[in-house]
Amino acid sequence: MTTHPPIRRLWRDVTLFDGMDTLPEPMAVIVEGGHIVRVVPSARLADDEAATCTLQGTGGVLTPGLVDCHTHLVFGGSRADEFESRLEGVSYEEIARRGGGILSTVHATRAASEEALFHAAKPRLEALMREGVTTVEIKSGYGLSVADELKMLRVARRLGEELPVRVVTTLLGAHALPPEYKDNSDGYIDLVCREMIPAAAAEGLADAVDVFCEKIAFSVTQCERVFEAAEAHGLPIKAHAEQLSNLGGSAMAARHGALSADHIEYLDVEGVSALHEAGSVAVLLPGAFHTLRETQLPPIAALREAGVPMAIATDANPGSSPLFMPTLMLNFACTLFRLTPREALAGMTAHGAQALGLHTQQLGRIVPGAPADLCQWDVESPAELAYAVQPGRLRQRVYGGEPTHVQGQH
Ligand SMILES: O=C(O)CC[C@@H]1NC(=O)NC1=O
Ligand SMILES: [Fe+3]
Repeated sequence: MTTHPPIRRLWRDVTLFDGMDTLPEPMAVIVEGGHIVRVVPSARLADDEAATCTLQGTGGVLTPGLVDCHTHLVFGGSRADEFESRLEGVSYEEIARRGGGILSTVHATRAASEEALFHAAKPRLEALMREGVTTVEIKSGYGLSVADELKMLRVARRLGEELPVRVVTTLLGAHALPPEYKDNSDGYIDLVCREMIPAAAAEGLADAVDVFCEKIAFSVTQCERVFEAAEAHGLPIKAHAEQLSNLGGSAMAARHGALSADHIEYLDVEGVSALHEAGSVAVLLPGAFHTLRETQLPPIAALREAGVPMAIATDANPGSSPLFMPTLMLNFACTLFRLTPREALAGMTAHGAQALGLHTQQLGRIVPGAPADLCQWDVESPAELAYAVQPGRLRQRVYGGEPTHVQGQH
């Protein structure tokens, strides 16, 4: 059987954002197989080298494929009714205390089959892909039983198997207290530690473990128990922390070497230092800040000053961030949190990858050796991606070196 050499695909005369910065002159990028093999100013690309390539695109802006490092996009049901209650002044915390909120979605998710959850999540993921996402993290957290949490993680795995996108899964069993464990939160944490984590690890369904460290969820001590169980099974950790108050969850997570602390609106200077010392990523979720009409801003200046990498993600979920549009998050990162467009784009490429522990393979970068996940945009400068929220500007999406067309993308 004859084997053909892998196609060498060339993009040239593009404005290149490499995951950290915009390069000053028109650039050429060559992809071979599933990896980037050459990044060079177009003016220095020899004709004979160009002749070995298939010209795949010219002009516009080339960025790494977007990395959405924090989503809950597998779920059953809808929370539109709560949306109305919140608009009438009922707080997110009060709705949770009434047994609504996350538990409302838990009820619908438990009732849904794996097949139904897959078909409900697929269009949400395709919406992210149509706007440039090539890597997405998907959490469980709406099952809150061993069987239902594993059901959610299997759906997430299947999405990555059936669609041209990299899916990273996270077990978030410690998301909320299920009704059968009402008044017995320590008993539920026992279930998470002794049954959920071992089962997910044994089936290879979870790439990391997450918690919700908050007054309406679990304490620092309880979350630390979950982290210890995750570590015992070789799973990296991350935390929803300092979202609605400061319990010190981020600092505890950092002490355990967390990949990231997420939300962190109420993070204090000790927490910033702890993240810096641990090399943890600050994952900022402006969609939840906006939807919950939060007023406490994350300590952006302190994080910037300390050199803590800041990632940006959709937090796509039915309650606090039903916003399935990554470029809207770039805009919110700038308008609400005052990141620069460069910081915002790095937050959804290189730093998003770092929040998933995937920076070691150069994911989220356009450098030789990096995975060939690219987006070619019909814009003049990378800053336009944060400045204007305008679906349909993605000219090409490349995943693993192959141009892809997402359902409904013209
Ligand atoms: O409201 C939901 O369904 C999820 C909310 C989401 N989960 C969490 O721990 N914090 C959040 O904002
Ligand atoms: Fe979240």
